[in-house]
Amino acid sequence: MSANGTDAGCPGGNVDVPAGPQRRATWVPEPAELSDVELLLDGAFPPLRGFLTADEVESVRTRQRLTADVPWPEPIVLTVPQEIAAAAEVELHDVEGAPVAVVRNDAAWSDATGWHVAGPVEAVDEPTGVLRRMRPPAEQVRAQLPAGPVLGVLPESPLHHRELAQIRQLAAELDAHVLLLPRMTGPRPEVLVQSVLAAGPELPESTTIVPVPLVRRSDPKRDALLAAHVAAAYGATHLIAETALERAPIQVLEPPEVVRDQADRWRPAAQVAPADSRPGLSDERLRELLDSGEDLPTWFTTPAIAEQQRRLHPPLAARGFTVLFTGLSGAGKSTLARALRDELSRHDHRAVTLLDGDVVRRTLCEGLGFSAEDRSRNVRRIGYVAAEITRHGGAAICAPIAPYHADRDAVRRMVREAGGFVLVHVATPLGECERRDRKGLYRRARTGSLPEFTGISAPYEFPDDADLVLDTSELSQDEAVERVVALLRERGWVRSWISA
Ligand SMILES: Nc1ncnc2c1ncn2[C@@H]1O[C@H](COP(=O)(O)OS(=O)(=O)O)[C@@H](OP(=O)(O)O)[C@H]1O
Ligand SMILES: Nc1ncnc2c1ncn2[C@@H]1O[C@H](COP(=O)(O)OP(=O)(O)O)[C@@H](O)[C@H]1O
Repeated sequence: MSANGTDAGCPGGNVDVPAGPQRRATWVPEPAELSDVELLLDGAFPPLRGFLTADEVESVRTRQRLTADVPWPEPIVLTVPQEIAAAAEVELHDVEGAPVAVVRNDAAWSDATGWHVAGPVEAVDEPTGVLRRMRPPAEQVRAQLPAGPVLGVLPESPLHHRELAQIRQLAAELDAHVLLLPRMTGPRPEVLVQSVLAAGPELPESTTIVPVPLVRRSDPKRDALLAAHVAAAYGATHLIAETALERAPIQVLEPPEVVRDQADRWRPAAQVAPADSRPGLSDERLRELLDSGEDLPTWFTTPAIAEQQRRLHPPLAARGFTVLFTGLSGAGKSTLARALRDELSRHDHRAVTLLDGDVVRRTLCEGLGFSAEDRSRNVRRIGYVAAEITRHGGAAICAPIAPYHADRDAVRRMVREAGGFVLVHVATPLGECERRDRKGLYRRARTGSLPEFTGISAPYEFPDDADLVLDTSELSQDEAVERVVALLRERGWVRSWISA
């Protein structure tokens, strides 16, 4: 079963009622929660064996300790709907519907963020997941490490010459084995792991690499502390981290300062006279080089690592983008969307897809009406398709009314994971839209024969986060399209533009 739900009737919503042992619900957690499930199953969160109870969470939040007085930095919780929280056991499935684990739901609880199941987690099958074969349980990794100091590193982005020199220097100082635990976060975790593997020739011979699905926590200190606990679980005795940490379970070391010398080698800062050091690459310059597709300097990284870095961050010209026009009926969204499609089709190399309201409502969103829920579904489905088009390097131009901020925001989030996103508010005043009334809809809305009409009897939430605002009562069609194109050029999405 891939859908979320219970298979033993409706629980009635009261988790205080003891649930029968036969009661098992199924649930597909958020990807970040599934990552925590994997870490629990792998023994990477000791002493935790499952999701925390309300008391444990309170204790962690107030004292950074579990109730048994063991230090623990971050609540590990699973949020579910109330009816799922009422089940005695919850079978957790991945997004493809494959069962991953079962939570024995001993003590469900709720707070302002929703309902949570609490109890030990057990695997139901052979573990699956990205790069699973590279990820033995923590205990096994620990057992195979050599005796002596172990320097843990949990990179979230590719390691280049500078970071590699820092690792080598600290490992040499400590005479330590290196334990690299790349954090499998971001849209392409497998590529990050490959970038770390590509650094192999630059790493000390005594290095172990085990990817961990540890997603980033919002608080940087707690995130770093949790990383230290995970590193300790896999056998690290020391950890390199930018953040200074108190109460870490292992010794935390700041990355040592290394500089690039005149011969383009990265060396300890103390060994290079200031006049002999050369500047490195700022994060901003690195992004510019990646966006433009230019080569990364060989003093910055190796060709093999650069190749993986470029896969993580392809040039803008090779990535897709979405333009979402929003505005009242008659504002000019379809007219501008069509004109933009024609411009892009003539001048840009990407395949262009127009997701216009009318066509979408006859196909992808057939059967949906104009209630708030249906509009929300309509806009989010458009967003899903636009994100897929974007992911595959195309240009998607969408022109729904999209009256709700939350839905536009959801589209933005989906698309941003895949490429560029531009929100264009076609802000033609209601009076002008009504004067145009090409389809006679405003007249019908005013007389009441067309209910729930945007701007008249249904809301339009004006965006305060638009990248561009165009009033077509003041701008000609050509001027309006030119402004969109100018913005796409400014952002680097569209490069060559031969004027017509
Ligand atoms: N009640 C009501 N409210 C608004 N619009 C209505 C309604 N009923 C039909 N229409 C016609 O449907 C078009 C809007 O559909 P969208 O998919 O763009 O709307 S939404 O984003 O889901 O709100 C819209 O097209 P445009 O004029 O191109 O915007 C209308 O022609
Ligand atoms: N500067 C302009 N830009 C876009 N449309 C304009 C402009 N001036 C007048 N119009 C007219 O306004 C109407 C807008 O309709 P449409 O593009 O279907 O709007 P929407 O898709 O927002 O409902 C069209 O008839 C179009 O010719």
